[in-house]
Amino acid sequence: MDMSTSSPVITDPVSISPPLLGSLTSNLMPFSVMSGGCSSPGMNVSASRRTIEEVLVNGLLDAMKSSSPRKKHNLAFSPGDSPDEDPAYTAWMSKCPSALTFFKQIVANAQGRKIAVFLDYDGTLSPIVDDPDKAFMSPAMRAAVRNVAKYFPTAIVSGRSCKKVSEFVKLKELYYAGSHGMDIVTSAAEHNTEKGKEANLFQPAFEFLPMIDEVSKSLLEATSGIEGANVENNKFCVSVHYRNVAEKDWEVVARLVNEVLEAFPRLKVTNGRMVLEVRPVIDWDKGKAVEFLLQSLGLNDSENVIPIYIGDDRTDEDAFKVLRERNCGYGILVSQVPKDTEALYSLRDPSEVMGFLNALVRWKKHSL
Ligand SMILES: O=P(O)(O)OC[C@H]1O[C@H](O[C@H]2O[C@H](CO)[C@@H](O)[C@H](O)[C@H]2O)[C@H](O)[C@@H](O)[C@@H]1O
Repeated sequence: MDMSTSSPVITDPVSISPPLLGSLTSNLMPFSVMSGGCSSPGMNVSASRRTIEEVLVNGLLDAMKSSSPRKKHNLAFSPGDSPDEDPAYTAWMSKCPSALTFFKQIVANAQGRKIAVFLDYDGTLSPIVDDPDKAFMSPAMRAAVRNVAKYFPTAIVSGRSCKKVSEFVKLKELYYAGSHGMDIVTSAAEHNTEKGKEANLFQPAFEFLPMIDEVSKSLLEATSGIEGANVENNKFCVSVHYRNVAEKDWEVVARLVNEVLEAFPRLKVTNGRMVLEVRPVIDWDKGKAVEFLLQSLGLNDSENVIPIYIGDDRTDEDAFKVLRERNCGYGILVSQVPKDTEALYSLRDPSEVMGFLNALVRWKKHSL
């Protein structure tokens, strides 16, 4: 079944406001300034362009620094330390309490209703590691996700390409929303897929495929001289990783990404965990992907369906926001540090995520 053209595609070339930095620095300046169209009278045009570039690069650099954890791997605490000893974390937990501690309340509210489960991949199902190609999921986590999918419609919502994330997860019975939700596929039997074949459910950025390939190559070439930089083509978006780049060189990364993106005004940059994400300027994100899946799976009845979304990244906030605004379900943020979030609950790390998923399965089995 191919539903890829059955829903509205919200491409919005008109809203290509700040083409480069998108949500990152959209407060800095309007597009007309970036395109060089409004230099002040008497001001040297090339000097003003240089200033603009500096502002953009600095904006990018600030975002890179602010999105980076105090310590590598987002482990804010040394082994032996406990987040509980941090008063800021304890205070934050009173606003965003543990989904394990509040498990009974969560499932009590789900009694008699249908649960749908949405799971981010990196940092949620797999630990954050230096090499993105080695972010493997443990067999125990795979078993937990497999069991969850036996009882609840389950989707993986990831910044990775569907191909890559499904190679890590290795479970056919799930829905996959890869490329930050811009590539929604499934091999689940109910979609009448030929054995081993995927059904493509929705690709709102389909027209950007050639552009993404091109920008990926340009970014690879531009950053090839920076030790530790890594460019990952995620099909409808590209990740420029700087986790393994010395901090003194982050500015060079920001400058090069900025330069490359000048030739691609229909792409923007957002930032994740030690990664710059280059993506189409379309009104589509993980939140929209969750809405699409709820609707197309017949789960749009917010009275009777409880979506649970678990994720650790900024891009997951779009999904938390959707749930909060619909006033249904639960966003659960995976974090060991206090963060501004739209999520209602938190879990510390992938091992707690696994504990939560297993608890959900146990609860469902007992309530049958
Ligand atoms: O939406 P997600 O599934 O969380 O994907 C977001 C990005 O995750 C990956 O990068 C992150 O994890 C890597 C492996 O642990 C880590 O090395 C990197 O620093 C993190 O940013 C993935 O490689 C990216 O392509 C995804 O966009």
